[in-house]
Amino acid sequence: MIIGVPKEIKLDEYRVAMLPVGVEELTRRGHKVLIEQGAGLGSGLADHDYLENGCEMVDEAAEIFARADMIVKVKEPMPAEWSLIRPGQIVFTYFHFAADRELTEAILATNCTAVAYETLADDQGRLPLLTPMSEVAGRMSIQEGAKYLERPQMGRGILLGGVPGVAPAWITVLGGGVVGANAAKIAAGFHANVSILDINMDRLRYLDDVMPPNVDVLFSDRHTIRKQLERADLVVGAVLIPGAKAPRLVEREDLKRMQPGSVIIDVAIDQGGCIETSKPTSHSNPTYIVDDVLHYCVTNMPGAVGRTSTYALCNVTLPYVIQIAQQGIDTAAQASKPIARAINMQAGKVTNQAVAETFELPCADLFAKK
Ligand SMILES: NC(=O)C1=CN([C@@H]2O[C@H](COP(=O)(O)OP(=O)(O)OC[C@H]3O[C@@H](n4cnc5c(N)ncnc54)[C@H](O)[C@@H]3O)[C@@H](O)[C@H]2O)C=CC1
Ligand SMILES: CC(=O)C(=O)O
Ligand SMILES: [Mg+2]
Repeated sequence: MIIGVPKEIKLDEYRVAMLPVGVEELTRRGHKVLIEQGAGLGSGLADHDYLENGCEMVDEAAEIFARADMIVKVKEPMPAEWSLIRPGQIVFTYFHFAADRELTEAILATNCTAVAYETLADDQGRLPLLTPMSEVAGRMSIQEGAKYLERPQMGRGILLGGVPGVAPAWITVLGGGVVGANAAKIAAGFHANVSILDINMDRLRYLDDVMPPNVDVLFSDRHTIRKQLERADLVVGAVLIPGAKAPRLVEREDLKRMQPGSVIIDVAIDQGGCIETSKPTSHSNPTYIVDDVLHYCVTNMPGAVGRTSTYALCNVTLPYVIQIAQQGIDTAAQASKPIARAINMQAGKVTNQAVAETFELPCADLFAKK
């Protein structure tokens, strides 16, 4: 198979979808890997690192899309890439379709096979290709929150950990999955007062066992969330229903309960966000203020720490890239339920139930006779 890795073109995206070891492993198995010149530079990976491992370096993304059987990317295809995708081509990347109707319609129209990292689920419901980036974003949410609580950044002027004689910050984490647990752990390390909320009782019991004493584990309902907002200096949005639009947990009117200068970091923005007033932002222009509350809604948080994130992402994607390259997508999907669950679209049809429901589109059976 020919596997193509274009340079990421989303604003401030410094990750790349393959490490030199990926080139080595794929070429060793007889595949050809095309890497766009400069694709790894944002993550500190030089062209020669890839060339030494047997890739073909290509000048233009258009050539990669024209030649590759499978495109391996990090972020959803940008409009400039949509017309380059070919019918039947496998595109393996984050898509987050539920957040973006225009993207959904554009990718459907390409007739490609869209294999989404974020819905590749194992039999326990875990999301192995989302997890490492959620670990990054969860940890980052607290360092970003700490920064934007500083007064020169328009925050309340609060130090997360306080000092002897002055209380630490209150932090509310909505959703206790991977993002939420990582946020809570780092926030607790700063000595902040942390509450983490979820609706999954088994998850709450687990968090109660593993979290330090300065983390309260609470059931997530509207009443408790609104109470939390009254004292929270920092709110982290970290909920997910896989494939679907994020549930909205905070309405615009609820912002009035928050103190001026408090900060919301809505990590769930890539699935549409869990705060009514959230809208996607970029690392270059990450924040805006609504009703005196600072919002940070960057859709590719891990992109800013490309060196860490590229390694964390590629470590987990490579085995699936190899399996799809070895078997082809149809056989790989028959052999691997996680891969089948990752296929969101094929031949112009949506094959993921949550994406179909979001846009009221029919959901096709992946294994229906073609
Ligand atoms: N902005 C960015 O750069 C990044 C965003 N993300 C996003 O962060 C979000 C969270 O991801 P993960 O933590 O990996 O998901 P996860 O599946 O590990 O955790 C989500 C949690 O939300 C909980 N939940 C669902 N509905 C809820 C409700 N009404 N109230 C409280 N909790 C609720 C679930 O029970 C689950 O424990 C996803 O949308 C993911 O794509 C992840 C990485 C980077
Ligand atoms: C998960 C995601 O959206 C990201 O890593 O950018
Ligand atoms: Mg988008």
